Parts: sequence; C-alpha cells; structure tokens
Amino acid sequence: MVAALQIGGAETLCPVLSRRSSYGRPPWSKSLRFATSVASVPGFSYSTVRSCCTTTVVKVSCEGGMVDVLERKATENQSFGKADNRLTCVMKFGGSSVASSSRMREVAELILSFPKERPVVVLSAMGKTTNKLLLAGEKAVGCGVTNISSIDELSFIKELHLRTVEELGIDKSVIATHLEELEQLLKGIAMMKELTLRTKDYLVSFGECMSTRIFAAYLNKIGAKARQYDAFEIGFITTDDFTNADILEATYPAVAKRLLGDWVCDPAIPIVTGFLGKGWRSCAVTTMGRGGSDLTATTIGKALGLREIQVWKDVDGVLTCDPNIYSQAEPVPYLTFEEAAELAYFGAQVLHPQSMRPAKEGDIPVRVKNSYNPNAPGTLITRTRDMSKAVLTSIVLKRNITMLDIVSTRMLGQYGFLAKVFSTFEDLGISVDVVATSEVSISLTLDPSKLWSRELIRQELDHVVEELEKIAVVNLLQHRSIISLIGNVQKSSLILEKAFRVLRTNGVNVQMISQGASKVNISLVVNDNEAEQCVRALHLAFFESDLN
Ligand SMILES: Nc1ncnc2c1ncn2[C@@H]1O[C@H](COP(=O)(O)OP(=O)(O)O)[C@@H](O)[C@H]1O
Ligand SMILES: N[C@@H](CC(=O)OP(=O)(O)O)C(=O)O
Repeated sequence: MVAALQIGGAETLCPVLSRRSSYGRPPWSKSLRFATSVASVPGFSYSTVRSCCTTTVVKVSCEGGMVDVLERKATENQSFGKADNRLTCVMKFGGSSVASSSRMREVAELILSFPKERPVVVLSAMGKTTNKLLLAGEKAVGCGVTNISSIDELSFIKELHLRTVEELGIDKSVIATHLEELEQLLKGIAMMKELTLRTKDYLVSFGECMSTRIFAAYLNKIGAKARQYDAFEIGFITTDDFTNADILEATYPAVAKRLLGDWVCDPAIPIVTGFLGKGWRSCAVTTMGRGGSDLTATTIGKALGLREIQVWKDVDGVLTCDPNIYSQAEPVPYLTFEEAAELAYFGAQVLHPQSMRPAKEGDIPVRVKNSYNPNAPGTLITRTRDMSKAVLTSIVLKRNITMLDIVSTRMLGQYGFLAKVFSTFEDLGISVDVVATSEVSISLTLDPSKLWSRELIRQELDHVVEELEKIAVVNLLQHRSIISLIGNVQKSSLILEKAFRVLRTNGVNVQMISQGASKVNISLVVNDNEAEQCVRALHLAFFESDLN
C-alpha cells in the first residue's frame, strides 16, 4: 500500500527528487530529510514524488500495507527534518526498574544519558503491581462490595502510585481517573462474585496504564518531550486468549503507522504500555502472559525496523543460571536468538518465551542490560555468534512438571501409535514440552504453568490418562523438574559426559533425556526435590571448574 506524505512548502524537494528546481540550499533540505527519515525506515520507501508550487507529495510505501496518509507541514523551527532524526531503538524497563519515584528518576536520567538515541520506551507496571492487582481481584470476588476499600492490595497500589506522583512533583490528575476506575472495577468483580480471564486482563492493565502516564508526565516535567500510549489503542492486535494472548501480524504495520506518524508530525519520546493488547474479535484489553512487556518491546522493534531492542532488567544480563538458585551465576555476553528463545521457553524468567520471535524475524539485535548497573556490558542476542569455543551457555530449571510414561499395548511394528498419542493431546488442547520415544513407548512432559492459560488440574490429568489408556499403559509422574542445558549441542558428547558425571556423583537419577532439533538444548528430567542441588552442581562443574 502507498502513503502520501504531504510536505508544505517543500517544492524545493525538487532539486534532488525530481530535478525540476534550481534551489540548491536549505530550506529544501529539511523537507527532504523529513521524507527520507520516514522512508529510510526498513519496510518503508518512497515511490513517487509529485510537486507543485506550494506543496510536494511524497508517496511512501509500506511493505505491510495499512499505512494510508501521513501529512506534515514542514516548518523551519521543527527539528524532525534531520536525516538522522528517526527513532533508533526500543528501551524496555521492567517492573523492577520503575518500582519507585527514585527508580523512575534514574531511568529518565539513563534514557537521557544517551543523547544520540531516540528511543521508543516500553514500561511494565511499577514493581509488583501486577501481582497485587491480581490478588486484589481475587479478594474482591469474595469480600463483598462494601469491603472493597479495605483490600490491602488496593490500598498499597493507591499509596504507591500517589506517593510516586507526589515525589516526582507531577499532578495526580494523571492517574486519578485510573485509580477511581480501578476501585469501581473491583466493586464490579465483588458484585459479580467472579473474576473471568477477560476481567483479569482488564484489571492488570491498570498497572501499565498508570506507570506509563506517570513516567511520561515526569519526562515532560523535566523538559524531555514525551507522549504516552496505551498499546491497545495503537494497533497491538492480539488473539482473544485472555491472559496469554499472541500478537497478530496486523500489529506491525498498524503500530508503525501510529508511532512513526506521530513522530514525524510532532516528535516526542513514545512511552508505551508493555504487556497489553486488544483482542481482534472481542476488542477487549488482552495481556500477553506474565513478563509480556519484553514481547511488546521486540514487536515495536520489528514494526519500526529499529537498530536495537534494549531490555533493561535488575540483573547484569542473561545469566549462566537463575541467580535465585545459585548466586554465583555469571552474565552470558552473547547469545543467539535461538538460544535465548530456548532459555526463555524452558523457564528462565529473564525473558518472555515468545519475545525472541519478532526480533529474529526482523533480525534486530536484543541487548539485555541492568538498569541498576548500566555500565555492565549485558547480553547481546543476535542471529549468529561465534560458537567455536562455546560449550554450555546457561542452565535453566523448570519446576513442577508433570511427566507421562506411555507404553503401547500393541506389538512392535504397529504404526500410528505416536500419531494417536499426539492427537489425544491436540483434542484436549494440551501443550507437550519435552519428548523422548522408542518404538513402543513415549515419555513426555506437560507444562502446567506458562503455556496454558489454565492450571493443569487433577480432573484434566485424569481425563488425559483415561484417553491414553485406550491405547497404552500410562504412568503419571508428578513433581518433576526439567533441567535444560542450553549451549552448543555440536559438543553434546562433552556436555553429556560432564553432566552425567556430576549427576552420578550427586546420586541423582535422570528419568528422561531429550535433545531437541534446535541443536541448542539438552533437557534432563529429575525429581523436583533434587533439581536445585543439581543446577548448583552442574554450574560448578561447567562454569567454575577447569576439570573436564
Ligand atoms: N538465567 C537468568 N538470567 C538472568 N535472570 C534470571 C535468570 N533466570 C531467572 N532470572 C530472574 O529474572 C529476573 C529478571 O526478570 P524479570 O523479573 O522479568 O525482570 P523485569 O521485571 O525487570 O523485566 C532476575 O531478577 C532474576 O531473578
Ligand atoms: N507487569 C507484567 C508485565 C511485565 O512484563 O512485567 P515485567 O517486565 O516486570 O516482568 C507482569 O508483571 O507480568
């Protein structure tokens, strides 16, 4: 599709674009650079130029369609006209980075300390606000309409946000309506005595809606022009899977149109709510699963074809293991998109499991940085990296896994066994995680936490087993953990030899092993109660010892 970019007083674009004018110096350059600044964004290009005595129309094409008209009157005092004045990167700050007024001040300083960057800023809710909102919602279900104001979590949220605006010296009107509506919503939940997934998403959206409003107001107050955006108003179109929605393709051109359109008309740092979208059928607010702001960031990075996506956390990058399990974990300097995706998928809380997809598709580097320690180099995630010396990159633990051992009741050589097993899971809408097979048996794990929008409840498990028992003998094993060894699986013999030596020394029996086709991950299933000890021992052997 084509966009018409109308540039007032830009007849002087002609010297360069149509060779019809004899003007050889500014002001034409500003208008021209304005046009090139839009069109030089990957995915955009200008196709034709029509010029008359007062205006010039530059037609800008957008790969994804959707962009129709961008209008701009160029004037001398507008700064957008520089060729290098386009948005450069995404900077996403998680809840831990914007947990208080002092943290917001530091983050603002940090953003402004990169004068060459023109970032799109993505923010999560302040601190633990999302958890508190969910708890408040659950309490509201049973507490009665008149008791809403005594819910501790509601008081906490109000107090945190009101204190923050006061300490930052901004007007509390930026969040007053949201706080009132939040209380009304909780009363509604109390009245209905139910908290649906749809209402949960609407409820938690208050966190991001308030943090971004506060932060944008603060930036404006200190003289850095900023504009707040609710993602669900600017084209983040998702599936209607409340609490676990996925970004739809239409999002990219829509978001590009809105953010670039506003930027070229009136540049201001965009401050976008992370984690939120709009269901394409329901038109209701959706969320993209816990930690979904990372996905918001990478989606914007791809939509706008930016140079880099920065994800600012409270740790020095992606670490060699979860620092809550083992404090000696070290930052990993480089990762591929594939490694980072496996790491996130197999439970490293540091990145959202789906967040690498847009970055990989757009081939946009992702840098994981520490907002508490900005000088630390962090982790750079790119399409490829030098793997010649890489053995193990990181160890990831996923707890509370359910495992199924399924042995066919038919004889060897029967075809269709695996197909039947997997069609059972498909029919029941259940995600399978790690799989190991022989001709007559299959072991697999089910992930009850992140991949489903519902918890795996006992009745569902019983139903799964009942279905599978029609064709197999089934053994259900709960309280298992998956330890994923992310690294260079080209060196799998070395990794396995070392890993099994460690596990044997620690008296741990591995119940299942699987090496995925991704070639970056070996998964081992062990008992939950042995898992943390295994991670620590593996970390010692792989990252802190010279012994082979
Ligand atoms: N392999 C890992 N590398 C880094 N952090 C990890 C890892 N595994 C778990 N974490 C945890 O993830 C946290 C950062 O993720 P998250 O809380 O989602 O950050 P934010 O809220 O800032 O986006 C860290 O504080 C750390 O405790
Ligand atoms: N606030 C949401 C979304 C998010 O991404 O948060 P964080 O960046 O703090 O993990 C959550 O807590 O899940």
